[in-house]
Amino acid sequence: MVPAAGRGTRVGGDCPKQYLPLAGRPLIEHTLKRLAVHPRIAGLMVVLGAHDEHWPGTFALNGKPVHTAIGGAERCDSVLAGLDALPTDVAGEDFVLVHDAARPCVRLADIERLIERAGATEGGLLGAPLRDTLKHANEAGHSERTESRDRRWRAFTPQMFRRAALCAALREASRQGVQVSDEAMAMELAGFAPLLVEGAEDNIKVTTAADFALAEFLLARTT
Ligand SMILES: Nc1ccn([C@@H]2O[C@H](COP(=O)(O)OP(=O)(O)OP(=O)(O)O)[C@@H](O)[C@H]2O)c(=O)n1
Ligand SMILES: C[C@](O)(CO)[C@H](O)COP(=O)(O)O
Repeated sequence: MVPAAGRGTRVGGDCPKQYLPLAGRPLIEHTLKRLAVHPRIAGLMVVLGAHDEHWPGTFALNGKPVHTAIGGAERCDSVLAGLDALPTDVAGEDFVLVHDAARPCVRLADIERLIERAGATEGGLLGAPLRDTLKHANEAGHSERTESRDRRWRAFTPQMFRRAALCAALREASRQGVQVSDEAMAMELAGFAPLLVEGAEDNIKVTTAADFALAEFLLARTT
């Protein structure tokens, strides 16, 4: 499942960032092609903005179906909408991988490792341990203390959980008024302990205009 209903406000630009050009093709196309190539991904669900004018319509990728749904105001709303719209042949016990459209450089080997390792538990996510010193900034932008980086990870995507459990966790977080920033946060709130699977740090989320040049560099060097 690919949440792609954002507006890309931190990039700016005249269209949502997932449709801005990256190495000559829309950013989202690179992400979808990476996912569709993986042999253990059966199909795609792309969650679009309600007024998306850029989505090209119905097509398959690498012989796999590409379903669509309409997202919501926040990323978590879009993920829940996508889960609800999945075909009925996706059982509640089936694993769903949620991957940001804005992460085109994800490595196939990392996806495989996530499926292998998190699939042997109740799910998990790609990430990487913090390797820089972590500072807490005051309102004036000065460092006022150094935070421990012990056992702190950066969360990436894909994040992989069973359809029914993730649906229930996202619904409960919403009921509690908690806007979760990723799927793992909803699962933690529900009492799960998602497995952290270390992945390459070049699985960047294209967030600002400057990220496009780095993503283009990485795309040419990773698979
Ligand atoms: N309501 C939303 C918000 C975000 N996303 C998706 O979630 C992913 C990660 O979100 P982010 O990088 O923050 O994208 P945007 O929300 O578009 O960026 P911004 O916050 O700068 O507007 C993106 O693929 C984005 O399209 C979504 O499906 N639905
Ligand atoms: C899901 C995510 O990519 C994990 O790091 C991140 O939380 C998305 O945050 P965003 O602000 O919606 O881009």
